[in-house]
Amino acid sequence: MSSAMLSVEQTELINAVIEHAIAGATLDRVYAKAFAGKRLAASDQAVITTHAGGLLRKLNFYTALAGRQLPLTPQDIKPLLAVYFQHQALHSPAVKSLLAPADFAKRLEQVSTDLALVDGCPAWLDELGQRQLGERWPAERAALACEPTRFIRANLLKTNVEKLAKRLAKEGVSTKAVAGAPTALEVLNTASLFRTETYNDGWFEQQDAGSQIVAEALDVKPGMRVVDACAGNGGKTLALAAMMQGKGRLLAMDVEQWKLDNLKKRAKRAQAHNIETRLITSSKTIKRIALTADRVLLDVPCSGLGVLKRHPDTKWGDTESRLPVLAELQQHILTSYSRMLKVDGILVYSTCSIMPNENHLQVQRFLAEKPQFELLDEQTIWPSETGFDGFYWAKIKRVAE
Ligand SMILES: C[S@@+](CC[C@H](N)C(=O)[O-])C[C@H]1O[C@@H](n2cnc3c(N)ncnc32)[C@H](O)[C@@H]1O
Repeated sequence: MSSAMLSVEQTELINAVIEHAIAGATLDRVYAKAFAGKRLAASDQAVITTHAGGLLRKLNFYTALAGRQLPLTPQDIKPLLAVYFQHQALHSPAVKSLLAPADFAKRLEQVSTDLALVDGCPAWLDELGQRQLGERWPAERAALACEPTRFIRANLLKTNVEKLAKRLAKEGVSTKAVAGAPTALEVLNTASLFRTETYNDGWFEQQDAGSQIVAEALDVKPGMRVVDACAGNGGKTLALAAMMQGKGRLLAMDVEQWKLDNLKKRAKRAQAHNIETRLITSSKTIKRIALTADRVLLDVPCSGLGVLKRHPDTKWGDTESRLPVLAELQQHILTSYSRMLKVDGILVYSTCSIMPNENHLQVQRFLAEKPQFELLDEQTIWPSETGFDGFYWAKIKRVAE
């Protein structure tokens, strides 16, 4: 580990991020607030997100190292930063060491005997992971504690991966192709993506490579009638629109109008003109289009336990108690929204979770009750094997009415 010096301003911003995050604010909002009106260089932003994220991903580990306990109070942040800086060999005029080197080494040795703690895993999640994934869990637990890689998706409506990489290089963004995800580029440096002209021109979207693979699994073609029934802000909708080359009908639905409004803005920038949005207000919204779709994507609400690298704040406020409610909603969506599919049509059920009870077991339950559907293929995208976020998709065909 190389030692690095952080400025007072960088350190204070990390402090502010941690303070808001432990008060329960979502990390996206915390960063937006911390960076608002500052015009920070991209490299400064990267320093802050790397270290605030690094600390939050292993909050329980650094809390134990600092001799404190969760939940933290604002008074705990200084000692927490002190042990984080010591552990990561960082220096700042604004951070004083908490422990003498020999005491630090002793505390580190004690704390490191608990491997779940070293991976920043809260007890409820560790028990759940052990139960659901058995021997596989420790590798996934460790992978979910790593810093996330930045991926973008080339907007095939405007460019291709090669042209995109060349144009971004001219704007100081270095990238490389991603094996197994043909529309993806991995971003290799900390350059700001969203200040580039390439971004303003709608040539790419930030999207994890795993998410791109899920969209591809739907196997859409130009001219089809496609429904993305849990479209949210449209990450996968936009990928589908590009694969459809803007031809055919792509209906993006959700229960939240504000998300569909965001989606519309993104679609305009991407020049994805074949997207129509529709708010789901009752079961009638679905029934009206029964048996009409060639393809249906059900990217259902889930625990998000596959994307903890990117959203490390969620695991500290979360518990297992919301999972049964989510499981029922997932099964409900699968059962009632699959009605939109034509005979011979294909649906993809997907989550950003790696837990079988939200994935394979949900699909098995659905198939046991609905003989008119057949499983064609399924995949769990494991963070430990790919370096991507964790996802699951199942490709299901309707074989009878
Ligand atoms: C995993 S997110 C979708 C992410 C999105 N597909 C993307 O790739 O960016 C799940 C979405 O389901 C929506 N949702 C929740 N309950 C729903 C329901 N009953 N019917 C349809 N969508 C629902 C949520 O508002 C949320 O936007």
